[in-house]
Amino acid sequence: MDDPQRLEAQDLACRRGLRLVFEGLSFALSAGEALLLTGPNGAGKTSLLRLMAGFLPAETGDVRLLPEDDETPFGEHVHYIGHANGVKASLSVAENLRFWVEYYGAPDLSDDDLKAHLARFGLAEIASLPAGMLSAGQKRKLALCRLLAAPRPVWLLDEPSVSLDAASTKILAAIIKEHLKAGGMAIVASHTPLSLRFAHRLDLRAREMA
Ligand SMILES: Nc1ncnc2c1ncn2[C@@H]1O[C@H](COP(=O)(O)OP(=O)(O)OP(=O)(O)O)[C@@H](O)[C@H]1O
Repeated sequence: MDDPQRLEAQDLACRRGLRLVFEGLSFALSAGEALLLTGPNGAGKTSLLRLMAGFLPAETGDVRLLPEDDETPFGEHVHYIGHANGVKASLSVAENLRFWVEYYGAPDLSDDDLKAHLARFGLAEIASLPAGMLSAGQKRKLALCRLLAAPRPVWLLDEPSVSLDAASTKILAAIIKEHLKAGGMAIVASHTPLSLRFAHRLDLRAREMA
């Protein structure tokens, strides 16, 4: 059996413009654990998630998934769902999801599997609708379907429940729980409570200009 995975972040610092947003951040997650990232507006939650996803350079430090795999860069183990949904208006709901499955290099999905993932968020009935016609909450749900359609061990979720109604927020929590139960990991920045057991919390306090 494969060793369980573990994520280690060591001595992370991030600079945005002139400001050192955070420094000296270290934390670790074991397989099946989630971390709740909190802090006031501007504290650096998005910056930390984007840094971990490889979209921002680290001033110091690094993030590793252990046991290390020389062939796969850390970013390819990660799902990053940020503020932008990455939904293309002219493609249908199903075509959007297929685009992302291909982009992530995940195994191709049958039409039935694709619909089953869309169905988790109630989008299967509108699979052929142009995504530009979706409501804000439906676009968010389509973005979140990527988590299901392309399996990756580390989920970085920035305010994932934005625009979701109460029932959809419960579905999101259930999906994250299933991911953790299967040995995945999640780091979630959220101002709204999610009914999830977080093994760790990291509070990023606003820092002065440095
Ligand atoms: N492109 C940029 N250039 C310079 N500074 C930036 C840039 N993007 C963000 N910042 C600054 O970095 C700091 C951290 O921003 P970040 O978006 O990470 O905070 P956050 O904790 O996610 O906030 P919120 O809760 O409002 O989403 C803020 O002071 C912000 O102004």
